[in-house]
Amino acid sequence: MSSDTNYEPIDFVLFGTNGDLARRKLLPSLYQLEKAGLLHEGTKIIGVARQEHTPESYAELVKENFLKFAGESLCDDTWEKFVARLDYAQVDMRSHNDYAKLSEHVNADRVMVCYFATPPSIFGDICRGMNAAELIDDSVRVVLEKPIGHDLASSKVINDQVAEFFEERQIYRIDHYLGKETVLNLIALRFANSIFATNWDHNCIDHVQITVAESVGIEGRWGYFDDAGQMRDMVQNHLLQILSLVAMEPPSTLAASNIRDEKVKVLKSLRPIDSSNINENTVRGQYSGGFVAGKEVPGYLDEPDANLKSKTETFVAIKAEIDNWRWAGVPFYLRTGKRLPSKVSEVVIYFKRQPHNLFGDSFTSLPPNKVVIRLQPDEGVQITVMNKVPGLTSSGNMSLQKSQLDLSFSDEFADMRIADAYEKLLLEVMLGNQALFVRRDEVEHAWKYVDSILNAWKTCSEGPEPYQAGTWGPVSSIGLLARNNRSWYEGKVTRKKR
Ligand SMILES: NC(=O)C1=CN([C@@H]2O[C@H](COP(=O)(O)OP(=O)(O)OC[C@H]3O[C@@H](n4cnc5c(N)ncnc54)[C@H](OP(=O)(O)O)[C@@H]3O)[C@@H](O)[C@H]2O)C=CC1
Ligand SMILES: O=C1O[C@H](COP(=O)(O)O)[C@@H](O)[C@H](O)[C@H]1O
Repeated sequence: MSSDTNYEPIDFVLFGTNGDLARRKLLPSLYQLEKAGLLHEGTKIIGVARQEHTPESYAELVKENFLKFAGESLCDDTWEKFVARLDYAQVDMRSHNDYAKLSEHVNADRVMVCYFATPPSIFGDICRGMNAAELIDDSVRVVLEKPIGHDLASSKVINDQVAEFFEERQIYRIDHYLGKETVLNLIALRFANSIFATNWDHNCIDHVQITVAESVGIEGRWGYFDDAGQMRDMVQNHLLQILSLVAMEPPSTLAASNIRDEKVKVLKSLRPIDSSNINENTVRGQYSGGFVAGKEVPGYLDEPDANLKSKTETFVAIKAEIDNWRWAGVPFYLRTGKRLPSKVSEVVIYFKRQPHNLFGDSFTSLPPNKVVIRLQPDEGVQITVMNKVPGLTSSGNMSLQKSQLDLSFSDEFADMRIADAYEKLLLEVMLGNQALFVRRDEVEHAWKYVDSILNAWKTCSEGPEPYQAGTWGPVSSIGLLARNNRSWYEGKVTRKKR
């Protein structure tokens, strides 16, 4: 057994097992953990939902969904082991008396991991139901999905409901970006390499760009998305988590409390954006019809079930400032949107220009070094450096050229499968390691920052600016950088064949 299965056997209870998230992501990820030999042999998986199922019909449903969503065929040996772990409990999650039925499927002597893959509005009911059935003790861990709440106040209500029954050390708040290999690699890059560790501050860095662009629209989730918008769906969680990892001070160890302490300090240092500075620091947009990857797509207001008057933003750009010693004067530009030209997530670090140009005519001023950390797809790291063009010209008249030092994960780790974020995070919950999960104070400071922007937007007479699907958002997002003589990185990774 590998050390990664060196944990107690677990009763993994999946509330909302018939929902979109469970079917598309969670059950296929558990299967992949099985395939990798990372599920403890004694671990059981108990799906919970309102539908009636026998263990056999539930297993059939899991299989059907796997084949539909996982993009690969089932391996017979793996499936045989996996199916033997599956069990099902029919529970109406709102009815507290119903939870006694769950007791029959779990073993009080084992660690229970309860994944709440349901809308947050029923987290409180699940806790109360479990309590009524005396299913709660010190060893239970609960996994909560994002977004926790709609704003700071509602997130407090949800967190309080859960905190009535569980200690913070038992609560695992998921932000699936924290399970992505390349997001984790930010920690390795920063703290395992002295060339970065010693240059990572306002003395050397001019600004940072974080882009999480999606080519998809709202994927039939109008009800959820129109209520949330891109700010709550993506900025409050994924983008602010990436920003925290890029900006945090070195934690003294990789222990959960040390990493989380450092991340929360960054979130607390974000300079508030409110009605006094909203226009110069934010841009919001909403897509109209257009073409993405050559295919015609409808505008946001033409999506099925759309409310034609919706002012919900599908694009956000923010100039964020971190008021601390390390980052004084270094803006972090954040940008995320639906129906942009391609799916790409990247962090780009722009270093300061050289103070003086020795190379005269080649460049009036030398271009800055850039580190592009490509989170997805084409995961890797690319560094732009200046090089001399070979040739017999006089040394006083050398020509320079920009070149790329290029580390592609797919080349470097060609034989390794990159695991889905949920696989990583599910394993971490089973191991009982909270480092890759979001602590309550992080959620609350992120909401505080985001609420202030959302409230300021409410006072603006204009709504989101339209942008055509398949473009990089409203023109004003270019202006957000251009007024400081900067522009968004729109480089393309062109890899040399090896
Ligand atoms: N889908 C996704 O890609 C993502 C989802 N999330 C979050 O994950 C969670 C689950 O999402 P998703 O799977 O899309 O949600 P769904 O709307 O598909 O709901 C999941 C399950 O919750 C149960 N449920 C819903 N409403 C009620 C209710 N009023 N009473 C009792 N049970 C109810 C249903 O169980 P039953 O089958 O018994 O009806 C349903 O199958 C949400 O918090 C969402 O925000 C986060 C990131 C991505
Ligand atoms: O949490 C969410 O993330 C997805 C994007 O995730 P990715 O792993 O595909 O980059 C987003 O589409 C969705 O709206 C949001 O809820």
